[in-house]
Amino acid sequence: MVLLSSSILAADFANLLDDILNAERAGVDMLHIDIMDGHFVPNLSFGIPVIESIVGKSALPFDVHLMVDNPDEYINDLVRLGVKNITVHAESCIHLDRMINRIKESGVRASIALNPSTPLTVLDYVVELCDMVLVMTVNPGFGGQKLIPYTLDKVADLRALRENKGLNFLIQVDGGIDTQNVQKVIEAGADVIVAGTCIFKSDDMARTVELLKGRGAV
Ligand SMILES: O=C(CO)[C@H](O)[C@H](O)COP(=O)(O)O
Ligand SMILES: [Fe+2]
Repeated sequence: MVLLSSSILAADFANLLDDILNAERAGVDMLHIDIMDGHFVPNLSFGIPVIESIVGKSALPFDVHLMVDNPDEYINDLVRLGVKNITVHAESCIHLDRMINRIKESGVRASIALNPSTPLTVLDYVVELCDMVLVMTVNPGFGGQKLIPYTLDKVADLRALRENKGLNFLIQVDGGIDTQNVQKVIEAGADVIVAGTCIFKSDDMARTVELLKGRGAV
């Protein structure tokens, strides 16, 4: 079964809780929470206080995607807030092994994200530790971008790598996914689809979620 994680980056921040509850009612499986620091990526989103304000108000698991230079500064707060998953970028972690172990020892699922140009070889020695690997299908930093086609080859290669190694981490795919291309993304090997703009800017969120979960419209 493919899971759908809705990126609140595209929500209406003036009505954030309403948008989240609408997504929950529409049937999304997770809330994807993009933290950006204006350094690792050229954009700022929101930080811990905003997450704190929605904790306990939605039953959805919180799936945090850290696009920051110093992810270690966020881990304690995210653990305290009870998030389900923390994703760190391989490109931002000098001590990636230590970071993944630290998250897992805190009782939170740990994932590694890769920018479009980052090869899968960075995972060679640590993929066994991962609960999930996030393949970015856009350059991180902004919602509403177009999916970069070659990144789907990476998703397929990651799927093959998982099979060859006999592992069971999830494959999450993030960026530019909509009802037109979701089928291709799933065929490439995604287990968890992230969608922001397509869900929160939709005129009919329930229908869009239904289409995404039913693998899209032709
Ligand atoms: O990590 C991200 C951007 O860096 C977002 O999760 C991603 O872009 C999802 O938004 P959209 O569906 O609008 O592309
Ligand atoms: Fe994201």
